Amino acid sequence: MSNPLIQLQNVFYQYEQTEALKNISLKIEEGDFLAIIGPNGSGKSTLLKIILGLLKPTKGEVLLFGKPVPLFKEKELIGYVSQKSNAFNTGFPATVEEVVQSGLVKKAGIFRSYPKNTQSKVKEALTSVGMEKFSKKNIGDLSGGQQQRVFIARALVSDPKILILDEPTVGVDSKNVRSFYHMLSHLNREHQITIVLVTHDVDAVSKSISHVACLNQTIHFHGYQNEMDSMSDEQLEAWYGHSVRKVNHRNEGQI
Ligand SMILES: Nc1ncnc2c1ncn2[C@@H]1O[C@H](COP(=O)(O)OP(=O)(O)OP(=O)(O)O)[C@@H](O)[C@H]1O
Repeated sequence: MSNPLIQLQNVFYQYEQTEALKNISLKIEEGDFLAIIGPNGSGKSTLLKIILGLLKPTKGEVLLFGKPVPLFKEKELIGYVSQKSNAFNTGFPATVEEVVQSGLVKKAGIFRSYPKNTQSKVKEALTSVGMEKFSKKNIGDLSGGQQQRVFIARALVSDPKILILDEPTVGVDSKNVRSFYHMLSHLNREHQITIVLVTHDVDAVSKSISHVACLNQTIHFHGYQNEMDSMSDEQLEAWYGHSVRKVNHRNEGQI
């Protein structure tokens, strides 16, 4: 088997007062679609920041494409959409295509010499998230869910191999959450993009993902999505911090 795209080896992270992550070992292989789930304050965003190299582990090591993070320079291979991306108000002076094009700034450099195929790359990225019809619209005039799709297109325009998303459905109304995850599933299966996301939508996401990781400071379960049902009540309680009732909802699913 080839190297995992992301590998954490015995990672710890301590904020001044809080031990946020304890002894995390995790491998994410090419083609995985992993959801990281856990209660509030369980370390999910911290774990993403560690993977992205935005925080340095207090102990342990992270490898990206087989290289330790400090030696990994091909940043465009990883697209990141943070929790607060979808915060543009009506009147923000940028069109959807301008926002997506800004995802190429790293490649264009300070003189902004964009590649010749920029327009087709922007169109392709918008098409892959189902937003091509909105390219001339003002970003501030879109709904939260549509803005979030545009931010995913911005992350995709530089052809990343991995897409990392922190609670991407914040601002997406509940009717559109499933179609949002369906779009991510399409990116994973048809465009071979490895996806790692943090979410609270346990039920809505379950049809799209391949793997799940249950986090609460440490990883209590990591495996195929359909194996999660085999977690015992004790394991669930250890993970969630109090007893959890297993419910199989079809149309809701916030944990
Ligand atoms: N900048 C910071 N300084 C100090 N402590 C922090 C900081 N950021 C997070 N923490 C603490 O670290 C722990 C993990 O936080 P983190 O934001 O990673 O959790 P989370 O699972 O993403 O939470 P949520 O689901 O509420 O977004 C929490 O106890 C939090 O209070």
